[in-house]
Amino acid sequence: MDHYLTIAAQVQNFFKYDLIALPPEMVGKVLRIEVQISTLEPLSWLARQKSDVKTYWCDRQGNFTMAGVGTVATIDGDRPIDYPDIFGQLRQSLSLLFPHVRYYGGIGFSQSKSISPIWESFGNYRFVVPRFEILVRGLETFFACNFTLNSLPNLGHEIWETELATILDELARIDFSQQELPTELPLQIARLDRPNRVEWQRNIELALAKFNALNLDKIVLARRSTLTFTHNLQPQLLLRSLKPHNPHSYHFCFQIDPTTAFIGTSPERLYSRADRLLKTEAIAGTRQRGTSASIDRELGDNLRTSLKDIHEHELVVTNLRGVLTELCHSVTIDDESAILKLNKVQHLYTQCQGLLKSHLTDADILPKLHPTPAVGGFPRTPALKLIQELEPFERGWYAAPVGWVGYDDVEFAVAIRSGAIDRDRLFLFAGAGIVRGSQSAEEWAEIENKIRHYTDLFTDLPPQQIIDLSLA
Ligand SMILES: C=C(O[C@H]1C=CC=C(C(=O)O)[C@@H]1O)C(=O)O
Ligand SMILES: [Mg+2]
Repeated sequence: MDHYLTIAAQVQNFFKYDLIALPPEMVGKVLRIEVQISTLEPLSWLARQKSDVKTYWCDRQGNFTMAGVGTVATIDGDRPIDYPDIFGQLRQSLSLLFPHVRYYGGIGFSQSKSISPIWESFGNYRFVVPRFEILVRGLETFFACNFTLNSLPNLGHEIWETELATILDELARIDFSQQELPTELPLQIARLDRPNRVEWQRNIELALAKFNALNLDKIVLARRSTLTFTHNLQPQLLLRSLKPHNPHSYHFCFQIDPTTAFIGTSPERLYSRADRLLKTEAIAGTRQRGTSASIDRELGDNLRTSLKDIHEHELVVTNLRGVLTELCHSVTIDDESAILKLNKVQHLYTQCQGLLKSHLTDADILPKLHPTPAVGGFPRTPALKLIQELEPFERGWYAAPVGWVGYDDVEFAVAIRSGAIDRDRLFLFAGAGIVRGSQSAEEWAEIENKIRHYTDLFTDLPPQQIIDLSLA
């Protein structure tokens, strides 16, 4: 039987037999039908769909993947971020009866209103429950259909019959074909860095000169590289090309209209919470990967013993220890940092966890953790103020919390190693922790390495033929 028939039959059965048993408090909640199906590659499936809004999330272990089409519930806004309000709104449509329903999305890096057109369309926060989802849990693949009802069947038959017809109609438009998709990406024709190398050096000197007066220990400064291509980029296909090269990374893609998306391959968890168990971590301090096993080990040893990187990392750990002690009991933090090996870079890595105090919620956790000194600085307030002064672009969702919110569990990544797609342009972001002793040339090389897994994909034209607009 093909996918459409299998799923349509289950949806009809649900409406016929199960709906009637739902308690009245389920009105307005997101309801869900899940059907196990044969294996599908979620990113390719998502790329084939006609929908304007597409959502993709894959956890770091690759144990859970969600590819979503359309929306049945959206929480978004331009107003300054009010965490209790946002989490309150999210919780309203989630229920214990359908624990697999999740909102996917993110909250902008800073509280200020967006002024650049691309970030304006994302808003200050935006979470959606997709209409249809492909889910991969371990080795099993599922198709899910989400919907809401304004009344239950015993209260008004016509309404749910109309809803059933709408779902079946939308389902018929889902493309389950295995038709091949292009593997070639558009050609890159230009690149513009803001700040450019000269401006970067000046920014770092300016920042370091203010450390004493502002009592700063660390500031994370970033760069936006605008890459221009011959054709529009297809977000899911770009992510599909990146994914096999990026172990131990979250993969995400939030496409909000046919030509605008935010994608990323972040190694960093902001936090996850399952019931009371809260997990977070410090990732800061960087070396490139070596070209051979012995060079790689040497670089790792160098990172492990570098006083500059240890300091850069410890500022994050100390901050997390303080926050966790405030929010949790039974706090445990790795005694020693480990080395996290990614594709092009390696980092110092410390895992932290605790049991959330019973009166606290995500609205208390998120603003305490975000932005950690791995993407903001330390102390937070003067670091953020100086970032705003020095960075010649808007961070938008770069380095922001992105992830999902379920009924009683949550996971947010830090949206680094990320980029915004606007038609034929890709805005890539990368930052580096600046502490006393930072050398601007080394930090420039570090941010270049942090986006290398993207830039290496676009190697069709020799670098000298890609127009560098940065010095113009
Ligand atoms: C801010 C970024 O990386 C952070 C995470 C890991 C290592 C970092 C560093 O060594 O500077 C940064 O703190 C980024 O990739 O844009
Ligand atoms: Mg660094």
